[in-house]
Amino acid sequence: MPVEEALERLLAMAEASAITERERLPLAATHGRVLAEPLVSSLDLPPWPNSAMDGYALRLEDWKGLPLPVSQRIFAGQAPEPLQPGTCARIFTGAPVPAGADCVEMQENAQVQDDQRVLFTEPLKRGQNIRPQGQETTVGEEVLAAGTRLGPIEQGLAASLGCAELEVVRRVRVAVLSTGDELVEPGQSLGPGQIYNSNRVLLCSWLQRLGCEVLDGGILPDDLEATRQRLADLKDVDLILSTGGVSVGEADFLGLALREAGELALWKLAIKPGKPLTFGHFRGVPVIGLPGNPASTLVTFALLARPYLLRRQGVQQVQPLRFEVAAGFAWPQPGNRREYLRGRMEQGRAIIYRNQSSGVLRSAAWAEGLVEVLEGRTLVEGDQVSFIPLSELLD
Ligand SMILES: Nc1nc2c(c(=O)[nH]1)N[C@H]1C(S)=C(S)[C@@H](COP(=O)(O)OP(=O)(O)OC[C@H]3O[C@@H](n4cnc5c(N)ncnc54)[C@H](O)[C@@H]3O)O[C@H]1N2
Ligand code: MOO
Ligand SMILES: [Mg+2]
Repeated sequence: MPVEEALERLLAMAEASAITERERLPLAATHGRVLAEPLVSSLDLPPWPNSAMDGYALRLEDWKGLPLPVSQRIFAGQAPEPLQPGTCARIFTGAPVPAGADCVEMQENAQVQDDQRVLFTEPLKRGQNIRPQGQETTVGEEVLAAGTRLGPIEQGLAASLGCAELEVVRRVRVAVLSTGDELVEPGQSLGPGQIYNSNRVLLCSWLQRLGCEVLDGGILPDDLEATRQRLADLKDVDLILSTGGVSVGEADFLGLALREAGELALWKLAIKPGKPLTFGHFRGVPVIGLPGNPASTLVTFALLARPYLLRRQGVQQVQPLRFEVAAGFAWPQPGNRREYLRGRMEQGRAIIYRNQSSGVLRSAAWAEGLVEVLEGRTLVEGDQVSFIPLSELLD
């Protein structure tokens, strides 16, 4: 199955089981969460016209080439009197423009005379250096849509509108399982045939960045009965996310357990790395089985599981940004799967890590992004390829 089709199906299933529960959180605790309702402005921003410069506020028609006396001084945080006709007001950046004034001149273009009156040396324009009331937002305007993911910028924007709390979608609860008899946790000593479990921390830490609640299910042995049992035990979660055990080997039981349960929805995609990616349900609980090779885990999580998880939380914009760039490498052999090479930009061209084996996680640590090479495609240096920055995918 082509990658787009698999993604489309995954997103449709995510939408059908979108999280509907919501909670109200203090603004500072909303980072990484998803807005459950539109953010509507309850005020004009700015709430009143204010000065964009340190200088003088005046009424254009009062300026006839003669110096004007200063009738008041207005700092940010003060409430000014209306401007007396025939005068100007000393004003500072961010201070309210007094009623009656229709322009602000910056102090660099003003000469203070010996008698403290002020002469303006440059032509003036109505409205200059005044930030009008409501220029950013007016009362009742939708500023952020429901389904927006909140980060520092959105939190800052909500704060500028005076919101102390926001209504967000409940976190998605994800259980992480690492399958494999060969796996040992870091810190323990390695026996013969054993390797350290790298997928577990990679996924747990990534899920946390995505605003998910993570239940670390530890290591699952390669055993059909143990697999059935563990899947059955994980009832109170929105998703079971596992790695390994989805290919065709005699110790691959995850796909088998889903097939047996009659709920296998997706298996075998035209993606490299990551072909045996598996999606299904176990007694109604969605299960994504990522292939065990670390680079396969990474690529399939980034391109399929991540958008699925975001869509479950109601996020519409789940596709990462991608850029068309020139390839700094040649690709002479067309593949029958869409490839995601670990690459980085050098002198304006995408170059790729020397070893693209799906077992080599170091390729991704070296990389800045995934370079997409379409199925059936060959490349000579300079041809256009898509580059998806990893920074886009990690959050
Ligand atoms: N006869 C075939 N064999 C394989 C095929 C195939 O089409 N026909 N597909 C290959 C592809 S492609 C992939 S990808 C792998 C996927 O295998 P599984 O998802 O079943 O994963 P495992 O066999 O359990 O493990 C694969 C590999 O990854 C290592 N691994 C697993 N979990 C972890 C972990 N948590 N941390 C670090 N490394 C892990 C494991 O030791 C294996 O080396 O199947 C191919 N085979
Ligand atoms: O698709 Mo597998 O992930 O090539 O190694
Ligand atoms: Mg296997």
